[in-house]
Amino acid sequence: MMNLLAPTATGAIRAHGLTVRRGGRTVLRDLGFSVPTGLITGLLGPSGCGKSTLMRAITGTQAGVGGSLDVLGRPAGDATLRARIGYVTQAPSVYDDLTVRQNLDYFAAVLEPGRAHRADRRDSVARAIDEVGLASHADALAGRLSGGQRSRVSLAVALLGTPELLVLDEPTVGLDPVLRRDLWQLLHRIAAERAATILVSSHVMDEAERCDRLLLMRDGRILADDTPAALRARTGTDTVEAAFLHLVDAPGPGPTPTPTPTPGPASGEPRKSPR
Ligand SMILES: Nc1ncnc2c1ncn2[C@@H]1O[C@H](COP(=O)(O)OP(=O)(O)OP(=O)(O)O)[C@@H](O)[C@H]1O
Repeated sequence: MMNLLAPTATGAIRAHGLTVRRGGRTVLRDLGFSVPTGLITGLLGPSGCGKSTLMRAITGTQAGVGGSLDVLGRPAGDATLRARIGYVTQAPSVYDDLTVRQNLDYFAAVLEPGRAHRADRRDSVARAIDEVGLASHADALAGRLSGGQRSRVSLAVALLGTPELLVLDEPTVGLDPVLRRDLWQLLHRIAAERAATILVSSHVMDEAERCDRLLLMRDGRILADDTPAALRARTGTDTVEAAFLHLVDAPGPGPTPTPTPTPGPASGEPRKSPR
C-alpha cells in the first residue's frame, strides 16, 4: 500500500542544497527536504530561524537563493507557478475600507482580468467566501472584522484561482485558542476538499500536532523532516516540543536532514483526524 505520509519523488516541493543569503549573511544553509503533495506540512521553529525566508524562496519572492528548489515540478519563481500558489504573508494585505466581497473581487480581477472572466471570478469569489465561513459577513467592511475573521479573508484571497499549493506564514499569530483550533480545522477541510498541499509556519510547537508532517527548523537549518508521531517515537518524547528540544541538545552534527519514511495511516496516524 502506498505510504501517504512519507515524501514521494513527486513531492510538491523539493529542495537540495538550498541556501539563501540576506543582507550579506547566510540565513538558510544547505537545506534538503521534500514536502509531499496533498498533505499539511508544518514549518516550525523559533523566531528568526528562517521560516519566512524559506517561504519566500518557495513562492519565488526571495533574492539570493542558491541550490535547487523545485515547486510543483518547476523551478521556484517560474512565472507559470504564480497562479498555482496561494501565499499569505505575515502582514496580509486586506483593505479595511472595502467589504469582504470587494476585497476578493479586487484580487480576483488582478488574478483573472477581463470581462470574459467575469462569471468565473464571481464563482471563485463566492466559493472562497463560503469555504472560509464568511458568507454572512460578505458585505461587512474588512476593517470591522475580528482578528480571526480578517485572517480568514486573507486565506480566502489565497484560495482564489484554485491554487494547488497554499503557503501560509504564521496564520494563527494573535488568535485565541478557539480561533486557532477553528483555523486548523478549516485548513484540514481545504486540504481534503481541494486536494491541496499546504505548507504552514508557526513558532508555537503545540500546533505541530495538527500537521501531517513537520519540518523543524533552527538557525537556518532543518533539524527534522518527519511526521509528529515518528518524531516523538524517534526521540522517546511525549510532545513535539520535547522532541525539538531533544534534537537541539543532540550531540555531534545533529540529526540527518533527510526524510525518514514512516508508517502510513494503517499504523495509527490517520490521514485526516478531527483537529
Ligand atoms: N530584510 C532582511 N535583510 C537581512 N536579513 C534579514 C532580513 N529579514 C530577515 N532577515 C534575517 O533572516 C533570518 C531569518 O528571518 P526570517 O524572518 O526568515 O525568520 P522567521 O523564522 O520567519 O522568524 P519569525 O518567526 O520571527 O517571523 C533572521 O536572522 C533575520 O534577522
